Amino acid sequence: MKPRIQKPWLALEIGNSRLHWGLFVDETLDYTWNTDYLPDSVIQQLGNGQPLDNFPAQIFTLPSPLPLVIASVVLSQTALWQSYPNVRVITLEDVPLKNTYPTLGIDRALALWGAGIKLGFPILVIDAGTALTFTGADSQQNLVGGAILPGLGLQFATLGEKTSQLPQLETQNFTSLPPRFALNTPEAIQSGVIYTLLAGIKDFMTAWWDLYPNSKVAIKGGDRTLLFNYLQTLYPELTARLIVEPNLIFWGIAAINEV
Ligand SMILES: Nc1ncnc2c1ncn2[C@@H]1O[C@H](COP(=O)(O)OP(=O)(O)O)[C@@H](O)[C@H]1O
Ligand SMILES: CC(C)(COP(=O)(O)O)[C@@H](O)C(=O)NCCC(=O)O
Ligand SMILES: [K+]
Repeated sequence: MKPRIQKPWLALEIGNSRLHWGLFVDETLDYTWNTDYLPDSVIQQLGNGQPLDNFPAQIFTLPSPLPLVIASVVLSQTALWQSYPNVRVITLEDVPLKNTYPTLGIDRALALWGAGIKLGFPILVIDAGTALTFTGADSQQNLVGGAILPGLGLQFATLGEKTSQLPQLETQNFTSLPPRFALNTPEAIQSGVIYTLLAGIKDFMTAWWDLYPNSKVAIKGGDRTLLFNYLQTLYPELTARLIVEPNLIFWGIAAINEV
């Protein structure tokens, strides 16, 4: 039997805050990492196989240019990456999900598809990214629909930017839940944003389970761990049924790139 040549390739999810990278070998996701947006010159370097900071060194031992598969919700970023020598941009038409609407975010469609393929339909995906989104599909792989609201970081950023007296809070500094009825400004902001967001997530999960009892709910995105930990403290019975999985979009990309 001829030895099968393994094909490495890169998946890139372009979100509204940063880039999310996955190194695949055939259908297997080997390694993931995040970077900031990259300037044109660095995109050229990557295309030429030149080593880059913040990239795993193993990539630059592989034949370049590595095939690159992109899912992007940021048009200006998609445009920049068109100069990469071996690129495929995934669009909504590539995702076999039914009952979609034309402006549905490709990140939402792919995360939902990846989650459904691996964990089973019906499924609800919560993406705790720049925006926080809920996206659900039924047992027939139809989009049921969803909701979009400002994500955790964006809620704090907006309060800091659009008011005169409120400070800019950084979620990296958060540890445990704030007091519900706070007696200082930073904790009052935390209380308002966090308890309202958690109650909202609980409400959407409960409403989903009213429609599709026993179905799975998965959470992804940069704020997934913080939110999961908070939810666990407040609503432990809810988190027992919540799957934390950062790679749902990569699962979706892998499923589609095989076809
Ligand atoms: N190193 C980090 N850089 C940026 N955001 C981060 C980081 N770690 C956690 N976050 C949180 O992740 C959220 C953004 O989620 P992410 O899934 O990375 O965004 P997107 O996919 O929209 O680019 C922000 O609200 C922020 O609080
Ligand atoms: C809702 C989003 C901004 C989320 O983006 P993200 O926070 O992951 O960067 C993105 O999925 C998007 O631009 N959606 C288009 C509108 C829609 O899905 O209905
Ligand atoms: K996202």
